[in-house]
Amino acid sequence: MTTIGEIGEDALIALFAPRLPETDAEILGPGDDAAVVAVDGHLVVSSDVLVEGRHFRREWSTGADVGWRAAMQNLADIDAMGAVPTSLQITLCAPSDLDVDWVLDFADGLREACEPHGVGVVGGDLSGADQIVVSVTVLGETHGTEVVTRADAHPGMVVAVSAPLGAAAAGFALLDAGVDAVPEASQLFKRPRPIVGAGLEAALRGAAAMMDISDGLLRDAGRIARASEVGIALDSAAVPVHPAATSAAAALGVDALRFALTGGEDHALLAVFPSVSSVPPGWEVIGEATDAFAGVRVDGQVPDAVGWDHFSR
Ligand SMILES: Nc1ncnc2c1ncn2[C@@H]1O[C@H](COP(=O)(O)OP(=O)(O)OP(=O)(O)O)[C@@H](O)[C@H]1O
Ligand SMILES: Cc1ncc(C[n+]2csc(CCOP(=O)(O)O)c2C)c(N)n1
Ligand SMILES: [Mg+2]
Repeated sequence: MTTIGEIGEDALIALFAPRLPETDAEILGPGDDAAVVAVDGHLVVSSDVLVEGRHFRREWSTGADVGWRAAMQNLADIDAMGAVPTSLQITLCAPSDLDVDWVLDFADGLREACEPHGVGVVGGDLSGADQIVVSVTVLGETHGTEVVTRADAHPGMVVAVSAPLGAAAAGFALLDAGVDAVPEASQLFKRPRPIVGAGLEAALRGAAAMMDISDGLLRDAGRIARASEVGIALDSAAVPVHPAATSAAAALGVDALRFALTGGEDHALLAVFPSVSSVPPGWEVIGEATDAFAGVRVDGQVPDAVGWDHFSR
């Protein structure tokens, strides 16, 4: 093994940069003080960080898995605005004893996730650190539609999700318990597979409010409720539970619905539509926006757990 400390920063960039995905939007890519990216419509920008030990463990995830996830969760944030991602800036902080191959594998994961969507890495930064930290900034653009915020849901509208939930949380629970029972769930934790483009389709069909689910359906629904000043009433029986979450829950002897309600990290979309007829095919209606109360209720009750909070555990 060769460590990044042995080859140094410039040699690492020289190996890393050629493996990164490219985008047609790139006017000037890695190698200068800043990148230059062409933008149609409005520029839509978001950042997300992955911290070793908090978002991933090296014994569970390969460099490629971490690269995939870093890209996907950022693509999902732009999709959740009803916009189209074009490019990423990648900042990698790592200990000097990290294997160069981990970093090259990380680049390969970024490329695998980005290439199908025409998204490129246009630049970034490197630093030393005690553990691996990956910070991604994603740039996107609007394509002829207004962005869909969290703030425009109204009472009477319908609440829907773009895909079955709970697989990532179930995979995390399996890995954490050391139970190798449902490889599909563990894989979906390491490499979530949101459908990039579902958000633009929802926007084109008139979605009023939307976000990707990263911290758990209930916590994230609460964010739409707060931003839009509505209540959200969910029907637990209507929430689609991913089959891998159901299998993992059976293996672990826990409730699969809890993975779907509070798990997060699937990066499926939660959106509020004016009516059932505007909900895109493949989505599931799970409730409605109300004005009867603030916050989220499940089957009429205030839930006892809602999802992830970085600072309260
Ligand atoms: N350090 C910060 N400075 C300025 N704004 C911030 C900061 N951290 C978060 N925000 C803003 O707060 C909002 C919520 O941030 P958060 O990271 O929870 O985004 P998210 O999309 O809900 O979650 P995820 O990171 O899982 O995608 C975002 O609009 C974000 O830009
Ligand atoms: C090693 C390890 N421990 C715990 C978790 C669970 N976890 C971490 S962050 C998060 C919510 C989304 O965060 P963010 O909003 O920062 O994207 C969840 C559910 C994990 N993924 N890895
Ligand atoms: Mg988000």
